[in-house]
Amino acid sequence: MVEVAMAPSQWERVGGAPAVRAVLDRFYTDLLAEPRLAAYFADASVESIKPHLAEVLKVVLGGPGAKTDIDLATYLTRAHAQLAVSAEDYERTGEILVGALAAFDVEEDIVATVVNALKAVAPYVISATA
Ligand code: HEM
Repeated sequence: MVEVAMAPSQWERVGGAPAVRAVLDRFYTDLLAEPRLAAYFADASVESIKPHLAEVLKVVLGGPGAKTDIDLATYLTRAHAQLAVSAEDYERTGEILVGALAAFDVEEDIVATVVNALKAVAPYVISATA
């Protein structure tokens, strides 16, 4: 049996599921503290969204057993199509997520991965035309 030393994934370096959970708790607390952003979540259950967002982050950060076959374009477009999220509110949400990562001293290269992912999925989440 040949043992290959694998570099830990960014997901593992963050601290895995419990650490991502802590970041997302912080993220939603900060997000819901801003009335304009909180308004989008009036009819939604944040507690039920969290595990789904954690799964997306697991794909992005290369966590074990991540659902890499997920079609993020279709999934995220469907999840947000009715919300009319503006580009401005999307940008602010991204800032809050990056702020939550910074609060937990997440390393720069991992923050960069998340920032790149935020840029990549923006067209699927933003649907306001104004
Ligand atoms: C930054 C990138 C974003 C990602 C990766 C993301 C991801 C997700 C995911 C995975 C879900 C759950 C879908 C499901 O139920 O399976 C969700 C739902 C939701 N997201 Fe996002 N989201 C993003 C940005 C935003 C923004 C900017 C807003 C509004 C400010 C927003 C508002 C919502 C709301 C209200 C729901 C619940 C929809 C419903 O249950 O009807 N999201 N999001």
